[in-house]
Amino acid sequence: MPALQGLHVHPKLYKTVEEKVCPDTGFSAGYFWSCLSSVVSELRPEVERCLARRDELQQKIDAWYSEKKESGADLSKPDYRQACREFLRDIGYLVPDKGPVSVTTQFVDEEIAKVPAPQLVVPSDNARYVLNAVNSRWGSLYDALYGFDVIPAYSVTSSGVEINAAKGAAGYNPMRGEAVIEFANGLLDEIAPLVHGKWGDVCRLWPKFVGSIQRLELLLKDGTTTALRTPSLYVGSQGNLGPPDADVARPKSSSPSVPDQGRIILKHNGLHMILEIDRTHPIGKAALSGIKDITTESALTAILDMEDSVSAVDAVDKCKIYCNICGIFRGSLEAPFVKDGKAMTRKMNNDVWFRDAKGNVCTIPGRALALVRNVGHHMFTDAVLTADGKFVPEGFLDCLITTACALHDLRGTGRLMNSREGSVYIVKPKQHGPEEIALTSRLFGRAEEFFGLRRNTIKMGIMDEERRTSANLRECLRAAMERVFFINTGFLDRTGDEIHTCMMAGAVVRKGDMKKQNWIQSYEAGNVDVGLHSNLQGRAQIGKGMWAKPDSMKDMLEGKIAELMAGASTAWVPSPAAATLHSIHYHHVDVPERQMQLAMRPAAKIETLLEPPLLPAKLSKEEIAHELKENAQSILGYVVRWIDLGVGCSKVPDLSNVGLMEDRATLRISSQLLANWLHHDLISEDQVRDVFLEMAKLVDQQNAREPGYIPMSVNPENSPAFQAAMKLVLEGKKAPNGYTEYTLHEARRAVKDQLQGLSKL
Ligand SMILES: CC(=O)SCCNC(=O)CCNC(=O)[C@H](O)C(C)(C)COP(=O)(O)OP(=O)(O)OC[C@H]1O[C@@H](n2cnc3c(N)ncnc32)[C@H](O)[C@@H]1OP(=O)(O)O
Ligand SMILES: O=CC(=O)O
Ligand SMILES: [Mg+2]
Repeated sequence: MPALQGLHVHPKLYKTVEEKVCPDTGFSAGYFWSCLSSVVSELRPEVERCLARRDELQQKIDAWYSEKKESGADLSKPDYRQACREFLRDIGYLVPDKGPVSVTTQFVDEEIAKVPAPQLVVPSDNARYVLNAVNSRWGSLYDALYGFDVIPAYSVTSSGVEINAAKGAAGYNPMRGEAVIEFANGLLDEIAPLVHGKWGDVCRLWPKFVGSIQRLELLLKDGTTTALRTPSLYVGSQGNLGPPDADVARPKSSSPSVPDQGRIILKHNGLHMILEIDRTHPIGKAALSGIKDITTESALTAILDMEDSVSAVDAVDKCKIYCNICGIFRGSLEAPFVKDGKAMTRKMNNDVWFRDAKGNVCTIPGRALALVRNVGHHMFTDAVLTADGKFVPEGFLDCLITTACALHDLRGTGRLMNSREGSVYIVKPKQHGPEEIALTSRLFGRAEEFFGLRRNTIKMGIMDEERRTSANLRECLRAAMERVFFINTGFLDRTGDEIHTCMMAGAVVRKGDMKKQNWIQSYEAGNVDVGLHSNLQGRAQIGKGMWAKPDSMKDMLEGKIAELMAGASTAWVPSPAAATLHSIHYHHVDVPERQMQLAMRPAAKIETLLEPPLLPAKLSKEEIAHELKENAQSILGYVVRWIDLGVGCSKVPDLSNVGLMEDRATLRISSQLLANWLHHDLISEDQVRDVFLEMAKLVDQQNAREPGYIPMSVNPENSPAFQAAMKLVLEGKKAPNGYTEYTLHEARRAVKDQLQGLSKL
C-alpha cells in the first residue's frame, strides 16, 4: 500500500484516483490524499461520537421499553404516547424544536426544483445499468406498455371486442400492439385533448404557422381538421411532417405523398412527450396516425447508488463504482455487452434537438440529472488506512471522490453536461437526527474548500429513513437549510429502524401489515408536512419510496399515483420501464396544486409517529409459520447472491412467485422482524434453523441456472451465505440499529479471500 500524507492507500484505489479521477481537474492525486487525510483527522472523532450516541440512546430506549413491558404496561395505550415522548425528550432523542425553518438552497436544477417526475435508483457498480439509468430520461411508452402486465393477456377494445393480447413467445402480437396504441391514445385524449375528435381518429398531424407561431394541426379520419384544445401543449417538431397534399381524408392504408417521418413534441405538467411519426416503420405503417411510438420524458433524476443496492466490501469493489461515477461525470462511460447473441456498446445519450413553435432550434436534456448516493456514517473502509492502521470513514472517501469526479462536469471538461446549475448532488443515507446532518454538512463544506468550489455547491439529499430523523425532521432541515435538495421517505430502512428501536416493546406486526400502522402513516404525512412548511417547493423535492415489485407494473400504475396525491414531487422506481409508466401519474396529478391543498391541513402528530407497531392480538401458529417462511426465503434469496456472487440488489421471488426487489434495506426489515419474534418467543431458534434449511433448498432451485451459484442446502454448515443469513436473525437484536452491513461485509470478504486463494493455486 502506498503511504500518502499519513494514509495507506490501496494500490488499486491509488491508481483509480491518479489515472481516472484527477486528470483534467487541476488537482493532483497527492493533493487529493492530503485533503482526505485532513478531513479524517478533523471529522473522524465526530463520526465516532455520533455512532456512540446512537448506541447510548438505543440502550436507554431498550431499558425503558423492557421496564414498561415487565411491569405489564400495555404500550399500545394512548397514555404511554405522552410518557414516551417525555422520556425521549429527557434523553435527548427528541431535540428542542426551534420553530419554523425556511430552506434557502440555491442553484438547484429544474429537474429537482421545478418539475415533478419519477426518480430512478441504480446500483452504481453495474456500468450497463448505470448507463441505462441516465438514459432513462426518455423511455418508449409503447415498449413499457407492451412488455409488462399493464395490458392484460385478454383485452376488450373500446368497441367492445375481446382480443387475445397475450405477449407470447412468437414475436410481435399485433393485437397486443393495438391494445397498446389504444391505451396511449386514451392517455393523449386525457392530457392533450383535441378541439373535436379523438386521438384514435387522427390520420395525420403537422405543425402549421398561424402568424409567427406554429400550432399543431391534425387531420381526422372523417376528413375534418382539428387542433389541440390547449395549443401551448405543442412545443416543437423535427423532421418532415406535411403539410398534407390533399384536403381529403386518406384511407387508413394509403401512404401520403409527402414522406411522413418526424417528431411532434408536446409538453404537459413540465414533462415532454415525443410523438414519433414514421410510416416506414411496421408499427407506424399500421397505425392510422403514423405514430410508431411515444417517447416519454420519464426519470428526470437518477440516483447512482453506492449504498444499499451494491455489494462493495473492499478497494477493488469501490474502484469499480468510482470509475463508473467518473465516467458519467466525464460523459465518457461506455459498456460493451452481448444481448440476444448481439454484441453492443451502450453509451450516454445526447441531448434532444428540435425546432420550437417559433422555428428556433432548441434542446432538451437527453439524460436524467445524475445524483450520487454515498454510504452512511457507520461505514468504514480499509481501502484507505490511517497511519495507526484504522479504517477511514467510507463516506468521507465517497464524498471526496464524488466531488472530484463532478469537477469534470462543473468545469465543463466532460463531453456532456450533468448539472446546468453547477451543483453536485449527494444523497446521504441513514443519518440519525440533526447532529449527524450537521456533520455531513461540515464534510461537504470541507470538500468545497478543498476543491475551490462556491459554498453550498454540494447539495444534500436527506434520506428520512431513521426514526430519530423523522422525529426531528424540522431540525434536520435546519442543519442543512442551505444545501438540502430533497427529503425522501425511505420507508424500507425506516421500517427496519422502527422494529429495531422498539425491539423490547413487544412483538411487531407482520411485514405486510407494516404499511397500515399508525407510525408509518404519520411518518409519510409528517415528512410532507415538514417539507411543505419549510419552503421546499421550488427548491427541493419531497420524495417517496421505492416500488419494490419490478414486474408488477399494473399494480404500480394503479397504486403509485397515491404518493403524488399524498404530496410527493417525486417517487422512486426500480427500472427505466417503471419510470416511463410512473411518469403517467405526473400527467394525471398537478403536483404543485396538490401540495398547496395539503399545506392547509393540520400537521401530523409526533405521538402517532412514536407509536410502536405492536401486534394487537396473538397470531395463529399457521400465520407465524408462514411469516417465518416468507422472511427466511427473502433473506436467503438476497443474502446468497450478495455474499457468493457480489450482487447487491436482486429480484427475489416470494412464496407466491412475485419477484420482489430486495436490497439491504429490505433485508434489514426481514432480519429485524424475525429477531424481534425470536426475542418475544413467537418463534424459537430451532424453528428458525429448520425453516432456513427448508428455504435454502427452494432458493437453491430458484438460482440453479445462475452461473457460479453455489447451493447452500448441500452443506449449510459450510455455506458462508447460509451462516450469515442465520446470524442476521439470531444476532439481529444486538446489531447496531439493526444494520446488516457488518455481517454481509464480513462474509463477503471471507468468500472473496477464498476465491482469491483458489485462483492462486
Ligand atoms: C431501499 C432502497 O434503498 S431502494 C434503492 C435500491 N434499489 C435499487 O436501486 C433497485 C434498482 N433496480 C435493480 O437493481 C433491478 O431493477 C432489479 C435487481 C430489481 C431487477 O434487475 P433485473 O432482474 O436485471 O431486471 P430485468 O431483467 O427485469 O431488467 C433488466 C433490464 O432493465 C435494466 N434495468 C433494470 N433495473 C435498472 C435500473 N435500476 N437502472 C437502469 N437499468 C435498469 C437493465 O439494464 C436491463 O436492460 P438491458 O438488458 O437493456 O441492459
Ligand atoms: O433507501 C430507501 C429505503 O427505503 O430505505
Ligand atoms: Mg434506505
